[in-house]
Amino acid sequence: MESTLKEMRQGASVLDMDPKSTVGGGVEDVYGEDQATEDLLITPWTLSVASGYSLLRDPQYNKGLAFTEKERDAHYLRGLLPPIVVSQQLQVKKLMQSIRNYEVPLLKYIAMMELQERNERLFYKLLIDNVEELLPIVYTPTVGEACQKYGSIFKRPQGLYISLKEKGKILEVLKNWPERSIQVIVVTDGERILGLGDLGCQGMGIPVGKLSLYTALGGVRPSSCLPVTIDVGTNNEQLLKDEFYIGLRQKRATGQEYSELLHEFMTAAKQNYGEKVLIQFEDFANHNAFELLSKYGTTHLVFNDDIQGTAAVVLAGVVAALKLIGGTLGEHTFLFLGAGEAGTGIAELIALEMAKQTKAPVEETRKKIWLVDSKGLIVSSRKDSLQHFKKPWAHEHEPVKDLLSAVKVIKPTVLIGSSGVGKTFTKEVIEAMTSCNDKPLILALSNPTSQSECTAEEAYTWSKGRAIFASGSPFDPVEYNGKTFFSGQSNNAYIFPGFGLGIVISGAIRVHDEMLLAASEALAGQVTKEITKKGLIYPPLSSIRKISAQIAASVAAKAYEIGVATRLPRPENLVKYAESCMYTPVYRNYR
Ligand SMILES: NC(=O)C1=CN([C@@H]2O[C@H](COP(=O)(O)OP(=O)(O)OC[C@H]3O[C@@H](n4cnc5c(N)ncnc54)[C@H](OP(=O)(O)O)[C@@H]3O)[C@@H](O)[C@H]2O)C=CC1
Ligand SMILES: CC(=O)C(=O)O
Ligand SMILES: [Mg+2]
Repeated sequence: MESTLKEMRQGASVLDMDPKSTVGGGVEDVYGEDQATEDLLITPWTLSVASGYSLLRDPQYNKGLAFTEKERDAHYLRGLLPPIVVSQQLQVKKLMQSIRNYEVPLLKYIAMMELQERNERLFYKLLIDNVEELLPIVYTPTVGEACQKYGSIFKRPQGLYISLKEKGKILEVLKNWPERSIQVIVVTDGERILGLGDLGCQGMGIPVGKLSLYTALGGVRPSSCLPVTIDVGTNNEQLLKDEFYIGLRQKRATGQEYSELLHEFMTAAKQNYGEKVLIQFEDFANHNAFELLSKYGTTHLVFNDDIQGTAAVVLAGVVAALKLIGGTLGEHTFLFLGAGEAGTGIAELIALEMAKQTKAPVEETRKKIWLVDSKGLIVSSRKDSLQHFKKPWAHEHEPVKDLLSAVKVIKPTVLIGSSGVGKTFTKEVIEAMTSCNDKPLILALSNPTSQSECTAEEAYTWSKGRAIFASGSPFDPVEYNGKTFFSGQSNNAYIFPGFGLGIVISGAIRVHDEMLLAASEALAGQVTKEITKKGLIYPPLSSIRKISAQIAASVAAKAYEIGVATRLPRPENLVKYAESCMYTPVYRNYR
């Protein structure tokens, strides 16, 4: 007690940290032993935080008007707040009202970012309680516009910027970050931000947004998450000329200079946070993404969301869609527009799952999958000029120059857009899909909405209501012929939060394809008959935390099974364990 008072006189408050309490404390107890132990001052349940004015300015601990009378007395807050005390629920109601008053999505985004910087728990409470409404704001499509305008809307840095200027000093830079027990890093170099191209340093909006989802959707606590942007310059002329651009004003470094900086980062991250830190690569251009994944896949715990996360979510959607379109996975024929990270990543996981189901070699199952890139159908006669990740898809066929011709000759049952180019599923393409299928499965994955291969309305109208449709960015329900069509969101946001949680709770040290298949299967398993009856192939995002716990449990179970899990003993009920580990944004009590 004496030392409590001493700390308080020194300007510290004491936060209730009863490890038996499930309200908001659970995740700290499970995840943050190191941090928590270092911060413990008196008893195992207390943690020192700022008090008075500083407490109100500390987003991790600030509760605004929700500080109780007792807390206001104990923590030198009297007079610093208006007299009223309100509940967190009322704060949520008020903020949702004010966010809804903004018509422009970017203003809603800015309001959410300001909230995150002011009162972190309230930000997550808002996001979790209103996930379907707010996901399009903090994530695609609005995050894309936010990145494009990041230089102008930028107020406070929300992650770590590592530029060529920091070469040789990256370990020191990591130590400047206020949190020490980091469990998930999302890193980008900004070269392929959604389908918007090279946004350089302004790509920071993506790691920040993805990590907000790690917490809101997957329950990984915010202080364990680190957004990183590696700035090696940009080839975006417009940004280079923009006086408000926040990144290095130079062309992108490539070759040795690029790989040395990346290598220094990868080494420093492992040295500083240990081998169990999950490093998620996000929105790198494909000429670096595949190489980074294979280079660090055997030495670090790495995951490429665009290649692997997307693959798992699309496979799950396709498997769920079989209830609507019929047949087994192996009986279907797939055609992709776009043969980059997303396209070839998805294609490979589908081929692996087909091979698993049919016991055929993967070289055989790949033959059911065709890809079109900017030069036409990928066929063996083009093999020499093909990038390595396209080569497995170069089947024997005469050249086909465009998507429409490819649909006509291949007659796919499933059409997947992963080109980053909007409006490429034309009326003719959708009609061709409809003429060879009773229920064509059409996935327009490209983000943000402006880059979607087609809209939901186009898919339903042009297919005369027969398409089963999902897209990377959300679309409103569509009225067609007196019927309402609901389309789902085929986005890796369904996978990476639960996948990451599964890694963290099992202490997995490597990512294996089997873990991706387990995640995908767990997601598909959440798609009930009630859901598919509505024409949907994904479960509602409103139940995403429950879904994430299921995915986490399956990923963890697989990690234990294949021997890459290090957290022992293995919890018996992994779903319950995953749920108990999830961060909840309910305010904690200060005494
Ligand atoms: N829904 C989701 O969860 C996800 C969506 N995405 C989205 O997918 C899109 C692509 O991402 P990613 O795969 O990483 O990008 P890549 O740059 O790796 O791949 C793009 C591919 O599209 C091809 N392409 C480009 N323009 C055309 C065109 N006009 N006609 C035919 N093919 C074309 C490219 O051809 P070439 O090789 O010849 O240049 C390349 O093969 C982005 O919009 C991204 O936002 C990505 C990840 C997840
Ligand atoms: C969703 C995502 O990761 C992308 O569009 O890049
Ligand atoms: Mg991405």
